[in-house]
Amino acid sequence: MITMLLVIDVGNTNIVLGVYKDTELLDHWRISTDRQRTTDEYGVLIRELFYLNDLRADDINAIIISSVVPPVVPTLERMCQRYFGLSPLLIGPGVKTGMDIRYDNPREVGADRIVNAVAAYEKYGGPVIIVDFGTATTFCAVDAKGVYLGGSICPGIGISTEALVQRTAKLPRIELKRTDSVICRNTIESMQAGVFYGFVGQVEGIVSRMRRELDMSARVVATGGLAVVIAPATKAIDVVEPMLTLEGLRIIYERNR
Ligand SMILES: Nc1ncnc2c1ncn2[C@@H]1O[C@H](COP(=O)(O)OP(=O)(O)OP(=O)(O)O)[C@@H](O)[C@H]1O
Ligand SMILES: CC(C)(CO)[C@@H](O)C(=O)NCCC(=O)O
Ligand SMILES: [K+]
Repeated sequence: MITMLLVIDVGNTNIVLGVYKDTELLDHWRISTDRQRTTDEYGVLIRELFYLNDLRADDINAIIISSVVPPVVPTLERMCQRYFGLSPLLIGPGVKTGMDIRYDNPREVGADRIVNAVAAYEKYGGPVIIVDFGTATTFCAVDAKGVYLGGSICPGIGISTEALVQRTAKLPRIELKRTDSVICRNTIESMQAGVFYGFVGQVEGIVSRMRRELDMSARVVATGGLAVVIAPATKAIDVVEPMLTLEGLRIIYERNR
């Protein structure tokens, strides 16, 4: 039987949804994470996205969810029951990820980080470093045997820039953009240079330290909304995989079916 799998990745800023027909990603969508949104509001929204893409709720025969925003989970679980007639598999204790987690308390690691690590190790093997540019920028290290060793968590590009704008009187909102120089002659370009090259430097700094602790030959895989903006500016990132979290969800579903 063909599996039609709905994968849902709940981040602090966005919920990314995808539909897999076996291993093929048919479509994917990004909606904002809103704790106030009700079961029915999520249901209607998802139904509408399906409709616009010629998909039907009845076509779906399994759902898997990864969330780093606990209050949204019960709402989405009810949505799955009511609009798909399915109980979703939720990434958490009891789910087989196939990955040994060396965190002091494995339950503490964000589900998105584990899902990313599973996908990156499956596709590239280890040692591998995963960088996710989301609400937070996370770095995770997986060794040659596929053990999740841990990593670093930094304030994300979006929220850092927001703080800079909010806590100053004269600094405007800017578009994240690469500048030609870091010696800039107006406010907007000065901020763009600082934000862009500051975060490029952060990636280079943390990746180089992580390589020294892990393995100098580790491959670096980047994902998250802003990966495609940062990656072209640095040799520290080997490959961008925009759908890494969705792929990881599909792989983990396979391991638990
Ligand atoms: N072009 C841009 N310039 C500045 N900030 C941006 C830009 N695009 C996105 N952001 C901000 O960067 C942050 C991360 O956005 P992104 O779309 O990467 O989130 P995400 O990968 O869905 O994160 P999460 O999984 O944590 O929800 C958000 O706070 C967003 O507002
Ligand atoms: C770091 C974030 C916010 C990134 O989405 C998420 O993975 C999370 O809430 N993690 C929990 C803390 C940890 O991973 O150690
Ligand atoms: K994400």
